[in-house]
Amino acid sequence: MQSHNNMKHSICFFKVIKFYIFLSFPVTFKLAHAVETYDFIVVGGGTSGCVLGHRLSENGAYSVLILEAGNVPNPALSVPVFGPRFWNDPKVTRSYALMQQRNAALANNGNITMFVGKMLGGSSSFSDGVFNRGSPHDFNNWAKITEDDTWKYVNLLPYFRKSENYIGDFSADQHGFGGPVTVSQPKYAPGLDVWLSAGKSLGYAITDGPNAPQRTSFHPMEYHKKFGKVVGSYTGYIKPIQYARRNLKILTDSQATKIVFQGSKAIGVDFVTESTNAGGVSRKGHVRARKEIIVSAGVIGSPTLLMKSGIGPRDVLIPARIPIVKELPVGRNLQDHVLLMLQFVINNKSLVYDPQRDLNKDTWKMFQKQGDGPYSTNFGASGQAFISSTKTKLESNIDWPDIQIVALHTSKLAGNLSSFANSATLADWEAPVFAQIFLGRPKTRGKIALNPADVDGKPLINLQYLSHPRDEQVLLEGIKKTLQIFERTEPYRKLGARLPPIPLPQCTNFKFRSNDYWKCYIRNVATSGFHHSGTCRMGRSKGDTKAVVDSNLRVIGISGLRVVDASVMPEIVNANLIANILAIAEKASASILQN
Ligand SMILES: Cc1cc2nc3c(=O)[nH]c(=O)nc-3n(C[C@H](O)[C@H](O)[C@H](O)COP(=O)(O)OP(=O)(O)OC[C@H]3O[C@@H](n4cnc5c(N)ncnc54)[C@H](O)[C@@H]3O)c2cc1C
Repeated sequence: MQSHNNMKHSICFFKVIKFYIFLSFPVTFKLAHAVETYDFIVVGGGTSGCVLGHRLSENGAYSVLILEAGNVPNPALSVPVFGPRFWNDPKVTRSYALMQQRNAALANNGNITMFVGKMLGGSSSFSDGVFNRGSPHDFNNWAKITEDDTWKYVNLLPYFRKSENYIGDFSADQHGFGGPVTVSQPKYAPGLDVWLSAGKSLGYAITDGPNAPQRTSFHPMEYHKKFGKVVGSYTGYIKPIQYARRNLKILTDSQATKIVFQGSKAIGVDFVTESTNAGGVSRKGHVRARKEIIVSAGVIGSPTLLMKSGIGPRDVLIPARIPIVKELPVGRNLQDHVLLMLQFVINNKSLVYDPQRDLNKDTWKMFQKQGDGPYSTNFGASGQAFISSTKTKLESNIDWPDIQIVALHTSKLAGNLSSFANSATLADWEAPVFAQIFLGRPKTRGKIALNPADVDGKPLINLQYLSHPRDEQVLLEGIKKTLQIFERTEPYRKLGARLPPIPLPQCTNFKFRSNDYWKCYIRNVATSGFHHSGTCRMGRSKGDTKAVVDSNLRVIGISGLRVVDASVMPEIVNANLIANILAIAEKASASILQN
């Protein structure tokens, strides 16, 4: 009866949302009728593209066009519990089947599907909302790689601050106020006290949040949320100004197909506009840039567009019969955090978010009125920890964590995470809790290439997770640490926390809980952390064979063309990506305007 009521409640909610969209979003963004020229063209109105669109049009001196393949995000996406329902929805996401894995996801025959947002705000419009800056050492390392000190954490801090409207409780000196993206701490965090006490009992520092700045510690989560709702870069940067700025134009449902060059200068973009915006007919268009084209199409979209336009590795462009404009290692250096989950059981249901029990009319009202309660949660995430493996500690004496553990006090996982749930039958008083273990600084690198048999189709994505032996070892340490937290600390012991004694069916040949068992578990269960990055790597402008863009994010050897998004990260940061991408885009915008 309860679940029937919940279902009725959800159906009713979606009807309201559909009606709301119908009322609020008629086609608002018009097509270019002829060839139009703008000072700046931003390709991709995603997480970074919205920052650029906002900042480059801010002083009113320049005309700016955002070309976005998707449309306006559905407002239901901002309600955290509804986010995962959209992961497989082709209207708001693009999905890509990765090439079959040899060392991960073997329980799923090595198949992993990745998703990216296809809408204004990009993946930030449907993210889990987690807001974590990388470690200061991540950025200091970028400064070393690029030989450009402007990437040092201390020099990036103003851009982190600029993007932020911090309303959390932690120390003010690291945070920004009045910026476009509200960052807050959740009030609803089931089990947070237990998590923090467990960390404390193991001798870890309990710090002022993950952004304070990052160090080995346990702490509460911070989110890009306002009043419980996710604030993506569209909501934060564009929505408040989209009708007011006459010098900013946004074309939705418009997919860039090619960058056009005059010699080695980028001068324009070809695009197609899909039928939803053009009365049922696909239309081709072309726009020109007076100053610059900035590609912010994300970790797949940016390298794909560059390669289709003739910028890429010879061994990709020649088989695809694309004339070479500039040979660069586009698509290489693909990285992602590997995600592993462990499921435990505790004896206290009240410390766990249970969608069946907790999502109802009253809690919906609470969410609407207070921005709080179960509707504001992502999988019951309570707290997290950044941990350093012994490998990293042996390498240097700086505190540069390489493992992130997030405690999910939830009885049910949603989206593609649901496959992690164990089939253990639970007694009435028992509830499952989960630990997410992210490999924060993986060594494995993959690549993206055009499919020579179908250049306009989906690219080939070859990311052989855990190919580098060190990655498995660090994950194994992550597992041991997680077992210690849940099974050997007093706060979790008091809750009777335990790993159900049910081995993974694929690993029954190994002694349960032995190292060999866990290695088998990793190979079968490890999957994508959805933090892909690195495919248009930033580096030195001269003599750097791995670099696609220089430290100002200009495509090397081409004028009038930059890449600004997750793809420029030379090495992935030990954190979820959005906070860091916003800072990259803020820095790039300032640098473009300065020039
Ligand atoms: C399910 C999920 C949950 C996540 N949760 C979190 C989280 O909680 N916290 C966090 O920090 N990170 C999270 N991430 C990661 C984070 O959202 C992404 O790394 C980040 O948003 C990427 O930003 P971007 O600017 O590089 O690209 P995107 O935000 O992906 O933007 C690229 C945009 O370009 C458009 N585009 C692509 N090709 C073209 C083209 N040819 N022409 C025109 N437009 C084009 C796309 O439609 C898209 O809007 C999550 C990712 C996923 C998939």
